[in-house]
Amino acid sequence: MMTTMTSDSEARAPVAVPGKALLQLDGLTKVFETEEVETHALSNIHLTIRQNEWVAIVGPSGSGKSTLLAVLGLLDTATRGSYLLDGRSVLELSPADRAKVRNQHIGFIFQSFNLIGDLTVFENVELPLTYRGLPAQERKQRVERALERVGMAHRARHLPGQLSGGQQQRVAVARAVAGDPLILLADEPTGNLDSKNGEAVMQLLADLHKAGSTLCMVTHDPAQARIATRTVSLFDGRVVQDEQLR
Ligand SMILES: Nc1ncnc2c1ncn2[C@@H]1O[C@H](COP(=O)(O)OP(=O)(O)OP(=O)(O)O)[C@@H](O)[C@H]1O
Repeated sequence: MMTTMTSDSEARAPVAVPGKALLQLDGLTKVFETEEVETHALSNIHLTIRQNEWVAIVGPSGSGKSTLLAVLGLLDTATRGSYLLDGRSVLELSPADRAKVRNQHIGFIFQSFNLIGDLTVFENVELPLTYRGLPAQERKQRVERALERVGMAHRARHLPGQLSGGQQQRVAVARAVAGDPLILLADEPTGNLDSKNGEAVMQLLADLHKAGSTLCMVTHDPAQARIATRTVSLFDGRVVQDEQLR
């Protein structure tokens, strides 16, 4: 991982530089080619997300929001352009290295929670840490801490099907934060929740942001977008507005 160190104090605490650029897209273009049509899902995107920002990606259906999140999360590659994640160029990584970087540095929160139904809450949160090869004792500590952060430690032995939707999303948030990722990416995190549970999950994200997390979320909800610190609007695969809210 590339870090720039210019003084002794930075050398002692390289991770704590405020406002450091964590994700940098330059001229990023994603074209989907099918037999008959070419779709420019993303066209020439320039976007920098800095440490402790909370970015809301908004835009009409088909404007490229999910594609952008998939590229940022290394779930998909780009057709052209560059992507630096914490200073490291990541688009040309092999699929295996991409998976490793994704596991280590990106936390995902999906609309449909995506928990594994026959694993307990504890095991769901532990799974990405197991893939990473962390020792059992460290995994246990991280899982317990993450479940405490989201208020779900008392449900560690439950199966996802025994929880409400709001509780399942809290577990999914715990899974996303347990590995201490550089950024949390959320695709419509409250899309499957009623308004009360949706508000609770947004409050949880706000707490994580306050504690120092960097977030990027796709949302259709203008009220949610206003809770973020910055709104990036897409239209036809292009950034048409980039507004700093606070
Ligand atoms: N796998 C794919 N193959 C071909 N075209 C695709 C593929 N995925 C997305 N697209 C196209 O890329 C464009 C952007 O899609 P994307 O899903 O990113 O939009 P979105 O803003 O997330 O939409 P929504 O709000 O409806 O989820 C759309 O025109 C879509 O049809």
